[in-house]
Amino acid sequence: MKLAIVGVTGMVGQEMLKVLAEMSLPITELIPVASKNSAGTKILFGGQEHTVVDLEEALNMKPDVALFSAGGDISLEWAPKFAANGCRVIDNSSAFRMDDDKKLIIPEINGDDLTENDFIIANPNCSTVQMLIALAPLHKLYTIKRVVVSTYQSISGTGAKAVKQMENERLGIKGEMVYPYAIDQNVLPHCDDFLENGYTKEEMKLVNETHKILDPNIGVTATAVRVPVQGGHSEAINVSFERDFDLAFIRKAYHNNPAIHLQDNPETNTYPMPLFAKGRNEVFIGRLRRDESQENTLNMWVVADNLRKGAATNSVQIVQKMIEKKIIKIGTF
Ligand SMILES: NC(=O)C1=CN([C@@H]2O[C@H](COP(=O)(O)OP(=O)(O)OC[C@H]3O[C@@H](n4cnc5c(N)ncnc54)[C@H](OP(=O)(O)O)[C@@H]3O)[C@@H](O)[C@H]2O)C=CC1
Ligand SMILES: N[C@@H](CC(=O)OP(=O)(O)O)C(=O)O
Repeated sequence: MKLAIVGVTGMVGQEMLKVLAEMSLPITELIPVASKNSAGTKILFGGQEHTVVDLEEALNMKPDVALFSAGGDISLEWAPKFAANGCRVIDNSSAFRMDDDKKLIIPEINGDDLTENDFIIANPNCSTVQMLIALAPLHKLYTIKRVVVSTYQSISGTGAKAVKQMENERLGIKGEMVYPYAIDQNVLPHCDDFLENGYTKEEMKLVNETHKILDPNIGVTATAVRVPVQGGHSEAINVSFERDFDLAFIRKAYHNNPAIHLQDNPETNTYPMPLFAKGRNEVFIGRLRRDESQENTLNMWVVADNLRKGAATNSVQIVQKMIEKKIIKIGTF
């Protein structure tokens, strides 16, 4: 399998290299792709140096699979060209997520929907992925009516420039600002652009992507907040069900779910934190407790490495699922 990573020098692209190495996908040729500025530089993968190429050159190399994480505009222009070449594109940007003819996939939830006809597959927003990994098993058990979510999103979600901004602030250096305010020693109730309805795009992704992936009948309302944490998104989720639930049963279901790492013991101060989630593929869940103000309602705290399950890991798992379903046929390349 000839695999291209578009945006290989970025935060997500670099994590993709690590995840691909760990999951040992059957890659016969790696095509690292970035902007013309990076073309010709080398990256290390599988103990070998690989030369970074630009998009035009990558397209001519006819990859079988391409993982895109270079922003929505690049995806809109180039993903269809790669797909027209017979390449399976897994796109990390928001460009195609809400297109009716494109699937939005979290393999553990709706990976079985993938078919031979899917050439551009959208990877959901990072905050949506970790929330739905936590909620999907509960929806099956008790039918979710409404979700109130507040996110605490790390700066790596904004990309390399945001990490630089915080570093500069900590060192007292004046540099490029990607946020409208300082992020160090601060909290911004602002992730992505504001919309006419007063919500941000990030907040509406949590609403709309939940409807597309899980169920359009679930009421979702969100507040997305940027915090001065380098990596790892956290979420406080309040979820109401049609039926009453059994907390012990939920704990057991989470404990037995390989996509989830349950960390829930107040007696030992055991709860999920970005510190524990770093470099891990699972979604960490804890602080499970009944909402005493409302019937059939549960509170929880959910943390994940946003560059992993929210982006790189989920993309690679989509490729794995397509191999498993023989949509990508190994050995025929
Ligand atoms: N699923 C999700 O929720 C997430 C999705 N993303 C998506 O991934 C994208 C990248 O995020 P991130 O890695 O954090 O961003 P970075 O800013 O760290 O990296 C951007 C990458 O895009 C490459 N790039 C920029 N312009 C071009 C071009 N013209 N041709 C080819 N490559 C180009 C850059 O290459 P160079 O180094 O040469 O400039 C770099 O490799 C985001 O814009 C978003 O769309 C990101 C995080 C989470
Ligand atoms: N918006 C996410 C990262 C991202 O790039 O999301 P999207 O792919 O939905 O634009 C964050 O800020 O943490």
